[in-house]
Parts: sequence; C-alpha cells; structure tokens
Amino acid sequence: MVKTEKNILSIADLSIGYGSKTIAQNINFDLEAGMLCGIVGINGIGKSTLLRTLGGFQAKLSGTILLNDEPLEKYTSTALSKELSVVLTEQPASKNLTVQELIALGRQPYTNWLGTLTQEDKQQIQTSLDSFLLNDLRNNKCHELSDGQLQRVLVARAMAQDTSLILLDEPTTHLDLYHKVQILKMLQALAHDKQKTILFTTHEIELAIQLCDRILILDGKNHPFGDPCQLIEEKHFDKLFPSEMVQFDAKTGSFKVNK
Ligand SMILES: Nc1ncnc2c1ncn2[C@@H]1O[C@H](COP(=O)(O)OP(=O)(O)OP(=O)(O)O)[C@@H](O)[C@H]1O
Repeated sequence: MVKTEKNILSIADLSIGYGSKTIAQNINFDLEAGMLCGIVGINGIGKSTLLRTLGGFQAKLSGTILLNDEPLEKYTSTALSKELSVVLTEQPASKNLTVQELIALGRQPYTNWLGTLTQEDKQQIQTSLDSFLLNDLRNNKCHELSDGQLQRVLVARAMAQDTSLILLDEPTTHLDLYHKVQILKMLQALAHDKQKTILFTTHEIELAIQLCDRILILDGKNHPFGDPCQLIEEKHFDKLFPSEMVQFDAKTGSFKVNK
C-alpha cells in the first residue's frame, strides 16, 4: 500500500449520543488516505451512532471531528457531498432505478441543475460498474437484485461519488461468507488502489482482523484503535465478549465457543 501522511479523518475526545443520553465518550483515532478501518463492538455499544455522527446525520455531544483538516460542522451539504459518501443498510427509496441509474446518482454533487452527465461523470460510472463486477447487471432494476448484488451497487455508487471518505453501516449483513469476503476485498481494493479512506461497522471481527488496516473497538471504556495485529497482541479482543461463552484465540485470530 502506498501511504500518504495526510489524515483524512481526525477524531479527538469525541462523545456521541442522543440529547442528554451519552452512548460513548473519549473516542480518539486518526485515519490516513488509503486505509480500510472496521468498527467492531457488541450489540448496542454505539457503532451505528458513531457512523451517523461522522456522516453528519446527527450532532456530536462534544469533541472534535476533522475531515480533511476542517471541522465537520463547517461543511455545507454540497461541500460535504464531495468529501464524504455514506452507504446505509436499508435504502429502499431508490430500488426502482436500474443499477446504472442508481450509480449515476453518485455523480449528483458534480452535475449541473439539469443533471447532465459529462464525459468524466460517464467515465466514473463505468469505472464503478467495472470495479464491482456490475456490467452485466447495469440495466436490471435494483429491486430485482440479490442482497449481495445490491450491496455491490450501493458501494459502486459511493465510488462514483469520488469522495475521500466512505462510511458504510454493516455492508456485509445478510451475505454468505463468500459474498462477505468479496465485498470486503472490493472495499480493500478501493481503499488501497484509489487511496480512499473507508470506515465500516461490522460484526465480522475475524474477517476485519484479516482484511482491515485499522480496527476501532468500541468497548464502552477506552475504545482501542490500531493495527489488528497490535490489538491482538495487546489482548483487546480477549475482553470483547464474556469469557464463559467465547474465547479469542490469538494464534488463529478467531473466536472459539466454550463447550
Ligand atoms: N434514536 C435514538 N434515540 C435514543 N437512543 C437510541 C437511538 N438509536 C439508538 N439508540 C440507542 O443507542 C445505543 C447504541 O445504538 P447503536 O445502534 O448505535 O448500536 P450498535 O453498536 O450499532 O448496535 P448493533 O450492533 O445492535 O447494530 C443503544 O442503546 C440504542 O438503544
């Protein structure tokens, strides 16, 4: 991976939550261009809340979120749509569009008020179709697709949006193991080859350990962040679940059920 030193996302002393209800606090991490980062943690710990906060869908409670060195809240929605794309699990509103039409929506921040596509827009759409193996499906309606195919379309749309940061909420939900690995490898290629910074929530801890450059563990306390090997060495995965049920095996990077 060719690394640049520039931080795309810098999070310092961040608290997230709803009104007076704090869900997580003291979150700190930095992400450079070209990094794939998974956010893991038990159900209800605040993964989606963090993603929504970073995506600007809900206000932070306190702390700093810098996107390309600018505070997130300083961005206008037009400026933000050129720096940040978000892929959520459920997007039923646009399912009547064809694959190509949905991906073309990713170019909206760049088109004029008529939505006319330039040669560059068309090129970006074609590259996204190619990267996510969607050429044969380009004229299919999105409601005709399998979950795995639809997930590839949603990520391809984010790629067409051509932002420095891409946020995804549980991109592997409902997928079989092969298609979980496929989408994560495609995200990894997008991060490494196109120097995109990609942050996603997941319950696939073992796959995240194998494929991510960084992992953020939301644990309700210190929220360890780092290289997966470093997190294993520091025994952070050992404490993720109550040890009477499952135990983390550092040698294989996997969880074993206590029988
Ligand atoms: N709109 C809301 N208002 C108040 N509390 C909320 C709201 N949405 C979620 N919560 C609470 O915030 C906490 C964190 O929820 P969140 O969905 O971020 O967790 P998560 O880690 O993504 O969980 P999961 O792994 O189950 O998807 C939960 O206790 C949840 O009940």
